[in-house]
This record gives sequence, C-alpha cells and structure tokens, in this order.
Amino acid sequence: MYTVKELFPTLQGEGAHAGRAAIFCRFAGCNLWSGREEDRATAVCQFCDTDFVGSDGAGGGKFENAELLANAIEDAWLSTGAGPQQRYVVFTGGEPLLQLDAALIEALHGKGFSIAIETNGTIKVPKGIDWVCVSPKAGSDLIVLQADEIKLVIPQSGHQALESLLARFEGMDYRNRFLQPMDGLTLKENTALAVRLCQKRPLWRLSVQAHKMIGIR
Ligand SMILES: C[S@@+](CC[C@H](N)C(=O)[O-])C[C@H]1O[C@@H](n2cnc3c(N)ncnc32)[C@H](O)[C@@H]1O
Ligand SMILES: Nc1nc2[nH]cc(C(=O)O)c2c(=O)[nH]1
Ligand code: SF4
Ligand SMILES: [Mg+2]
Repeated sequence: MYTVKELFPTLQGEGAHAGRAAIFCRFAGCNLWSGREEDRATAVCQFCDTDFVGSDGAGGGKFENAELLANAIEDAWLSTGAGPQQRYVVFTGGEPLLQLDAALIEALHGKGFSIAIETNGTIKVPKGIDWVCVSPKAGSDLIVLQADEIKLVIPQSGHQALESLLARFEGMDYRNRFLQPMDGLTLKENTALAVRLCQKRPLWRLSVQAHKMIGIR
C-alpha cells in the first residue's frame, strides 16, 4: 500500500532538470517532520514549504499495489497529450524513500518511465533509480554520499559553517551541485546570498524554484 498526497503533471521547477515535463508523485509522510505546524519548531527540518500530510490532494489516494500506482502515473502522463518519449516521473514528498520500493520501480520501468527522486539523504537509495537529487538537512544524518545532484537549501546555518559545508560537499561524489535559496520571509536575501556564493564557488549553480515564479505546481 502506498499513500500518495498528490499526483500531477507539471514541469520540474528545480535543479538540473528544470523545465522538463514530469509527473510529480508526492508521497505522504516524512522522517524529519510530522507535517503538523505545531511540531515545526521542534522538528529536525523546520523550513519545509510543502503539505505532505494525508492523501487528500489532487490525484492523491491510497494505492493497494505497485501496478495500480504505476497505472495512475501513466494516466497522468497521457492526460497531457504527451507521447511515449521522455516519460519521466519524480517521486517526492514528504520523504519518498519511506515508500518507494523495488516493485514500483520495476512497474514504472516496464512502462518506459525514467525515475527521479527528491530525497533528504537520510535513507538508503534502492537500486534502479535513474536520477537522485539529495537535499541535505542540517541536524540530520546524511547517508547518501553520492548522487546525480545535490541541491542545498541555504542558509541553514551561519556563514562560516555554510562555507565549510560547501567545501565538504565539493570534495564528495555529487555530479551536479546547486544552491537553492530558502523560500520564506527572507527569500530575497537568501537569493542574493546564493548568487554571491555561486560566483565565489563556481562548482555550484543557482536553482530557483521556477514553478513558484510562473504559478504552476
Ligand atoms: C519538500 S522536499 C521533499 C523531498 C525530500 N523530503 C527532501 O527534503 O529533499 C522537496 C525539495 O524542496 C526543498 N525545499 C523544502 N522547503 C523549501 C523552502 N522553504 N525553500 C526552498 N526549498 C525548499 C527541499 O530541500 C527539497 O529539495
Ligand atoms: N514544479 C515543481 N518542481 C519541483 N521540484 C521539486 C519539487 C518538490 O516539491 O519536491 C517540486 C514541486 O513541488 N513542483
Ligand atoms: S525533509 Fe523534505 S519533506 Fe521532510 S520536512 Fe524537510 S523539506 Fe519537507
Ligand atoms: Mg515543492
């Protein structure tokens, strides 16, 4: 059984695949925050911009098995009028690795999908995922030490700690590195900081959340 908060076609708004057509499958639940506002201040991850509680979103629900969820993802892809090429699904959440398993990966590969995940990096990545984006969270135990993409939301600490964190990640096996300004009251300042850091440390590129700027999901 998979619990899905929402399932929708959109464009990837962030990181190396920004602009690419994708189905987003947002799983319910996270290991770093309950999702309840009253718990935010004491959560490991306190800046989350997403409602991932329950299964009441558009296209959400409880899916009894991998075949049923893969069918819903395929239906969402076909609903846009897209053909068989470049089929792409992004599993996010909440934390998708609490639910994504071998049966679902196999069912989607069987339908010709490339599979991407957005993960906080605290849970082992199963075999067969085509694109792993890890977004480390301060105060959590990062175990995903190599990935296609690291997307660090900043700032999560003071300036000196941030620069040493960047230096540490520059020495690790991440094939693309992005700084993403933290959305919230200080988005503008956070964006200016990210721009300065990308200029100073060219191994990093800027990831803006393009979907929010253009008003798509
Ligand atoms: C909602 S999370 C779900 C996937 C996974 N739990 C994770 O944290 O990577 C999806 C992406 O949004 C980023 N994100 C969450 N809150 C944000 C915020 N306030 N500003 C910018 N990015 C944010 C996360 O770091 C992650 O890269
Ligand atoms: N368009 C769009 N792109 C995204 N990239 C990562 C997202 C996420 O919430 O994981 C996201 C999202 O919620 N919408
Ligand atoms: S780890 Fe991801 S889903 Fe969980 S609270 Fe943080 S940003 Fe949100
Ligand atoms: Mg999002």
